[in-house]
Order: sequence, then structure tokens, then C-alpha cells
Amino acid sequence: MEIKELIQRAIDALPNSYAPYSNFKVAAALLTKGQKVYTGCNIENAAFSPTNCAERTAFFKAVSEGEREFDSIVIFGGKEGKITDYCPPCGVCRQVMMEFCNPRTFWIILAKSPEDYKVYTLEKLLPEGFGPGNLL
Ligand SMILES: O=c1ccn([C@H]2C[C@H](O)[C@@H](CO)O2)c(=O)[nH]1
Ligand SMILES: [Zn+2]
Repeated sequence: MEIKELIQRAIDALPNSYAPYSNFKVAAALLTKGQKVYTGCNIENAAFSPTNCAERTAFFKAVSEGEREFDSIVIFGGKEGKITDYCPPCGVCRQVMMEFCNPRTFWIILAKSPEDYKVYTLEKLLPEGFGPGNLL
């Protein structure tokens, strides 16, 4: 699948964002190595701390469906759903990615539009990360 197409899947998921407290709407589109796409949005909560980010929603949907091998994730969002900048993943989401992805080959794509995006490896955004291999 082309990056443009994966970005469009994230853009299409943005209206599902439930963000009545921050008004910061985020969507993600996670591509498996088998080329399946799982989308996610942020889901906020009146108690604040139960809030789930878009990236983790996408990962938890995929993992709960049995997926374990991931290629890349697109992240797309902004205040009131307007895109003024790239939206980087929070530290908690980077750690969740570290659980399931090879930091050298998993791509994190920060998108402003299907034509305007930046690509990072997980290793670049989470250097010296702690993962399942450290417990061996
Ligand atoms: O990469 C990010 C950054 C923030 N958020 C959400 C969490 C919260 O609902 C809102 C403001 O932090 O944006 C995400 O879903 N993903
Ligand atoms: Zn997060």
C-alpha cells in the first residue's frame, strides 16, 4: 500500500475522534505486514487519565484481532481537527510500539496531508528503548 493511501485512511478516521475536553483530534492508521489497515482515534474521558491516544487505539484493535507484525503507522491530527503541524506520538504510545515492532524497521509517518509528511523509524523517536528483548 502506498503512503498516500494510508494517510487517507487516517484522515477519514479523524471525525471519529472523541475529544470533548482537549478538542485536540487525532487519528492513526496502522498497517500490518500483511497489508491490513487498522485505524484508531483518541478517546477522552471525563476522568482524564483513562484517555486513550489514537495510536494505541489502533494497536489495541489490531493486537486484539490477533495481529502481531506491523509495518508502519500514520498519525494525523490537530486542535479542533485543523492541521497546523505534525502530530508526534506521546511517550506512552512509543513504548507500546516498542512492544510489538522492530525499532529499526517500523516506520512512523507524521502527516499533514497525503502529500506532506515526515517518516521516522521507531528507533529514531525512542532511542535506547526498553523492549521485550531486554527481559531475556
Ligand atoms: O500523538 C498523539 C498526541 C495526542 N493525542 C491525544 C491525547 C489527548 O486526547 C489529546 C491531547 O493530548 O490528543 C493522541 O491521540 N495522539
Ligand atoms: Zn500517545
